[in-house]
Amino acid sequence: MQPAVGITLTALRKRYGAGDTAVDALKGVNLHVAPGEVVGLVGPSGSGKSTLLKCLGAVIEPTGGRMAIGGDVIYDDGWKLRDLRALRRDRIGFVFQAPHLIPFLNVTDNVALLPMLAGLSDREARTRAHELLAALDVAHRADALPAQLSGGEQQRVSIARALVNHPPVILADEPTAPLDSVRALSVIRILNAMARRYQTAVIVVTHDEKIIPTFRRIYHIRDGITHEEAGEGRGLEESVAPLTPRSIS
Ligand SMILES: Nc1ncnc2c1ncn2[C@@H]1O[C@H](COP(=O)(O)OP(=O)(O)OP(=O)(O)O)[C@@H](O)[C@H]1O
Repeated sequence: MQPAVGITLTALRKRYGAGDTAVDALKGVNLHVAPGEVVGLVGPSGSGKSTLLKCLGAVIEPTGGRMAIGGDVIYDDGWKLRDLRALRRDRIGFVFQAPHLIPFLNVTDNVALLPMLAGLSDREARTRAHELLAALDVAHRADALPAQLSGGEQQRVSIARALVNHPPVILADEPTAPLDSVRALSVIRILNAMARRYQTAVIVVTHDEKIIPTFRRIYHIRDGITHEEAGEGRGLEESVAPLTPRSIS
């Protein structure tokens, strides 16, 4: 059977260590995020959020179960792909709490670097970067160095970088924690608008009370088990207003 597009986790397990000291951090997680959807993943400290993100990002290997992204099974009781670096580079976008931009590259090159590494020509990579910077309303800062940008601008550049290889999946780990309410909500609106535009499935791990009411669906994780809940989906009404439609390849 062809796996659904987006992100699908089925009975995903992760055990750290072995024997008496083993920790079952994920005990059979089931989760689905559709293309174009942004879901929240919330849970107390030690509940398994980072472990889940690390498994999905192919940073650590699960112990069992199944993971599919973008219509391909990537893990089924073992990795199904040999090149996990290419998987991370081309199929998964990461957004972190800190933007982690490269300080000596200007904004355009920070975004264009990944498609260049994936084999696009410099020109194609920069064109792609400029399209995204324009969509995220930071094109006027294209030649600036990261240190010359505000925190909100840096975070928008990091979202452009996460989207630039058109991954089917974005994993965002506390992307709004250092931002005030207005900027935090703006980041979430942008993630929703971009998810819809590029049909990306987005998981946002967060403790941030400012943004939790914005999710339409939330996965609560506790002791390595997820429970799905309807969210309020508030505050996203004007999510596409600042963006002009634009087609990309
Ligand atoms: N490398 C490791 N070796 C052994 N146990 C680990 C390891 N990493 C995490 N754990 C354990 O797995 C469980 C889940 O940890 P995880 O870091 O995924 O939780 P979390 O929800 O991200 O927590 P926080 O919000 O505090 O970052 C915890 O009991 C933790 O102690």
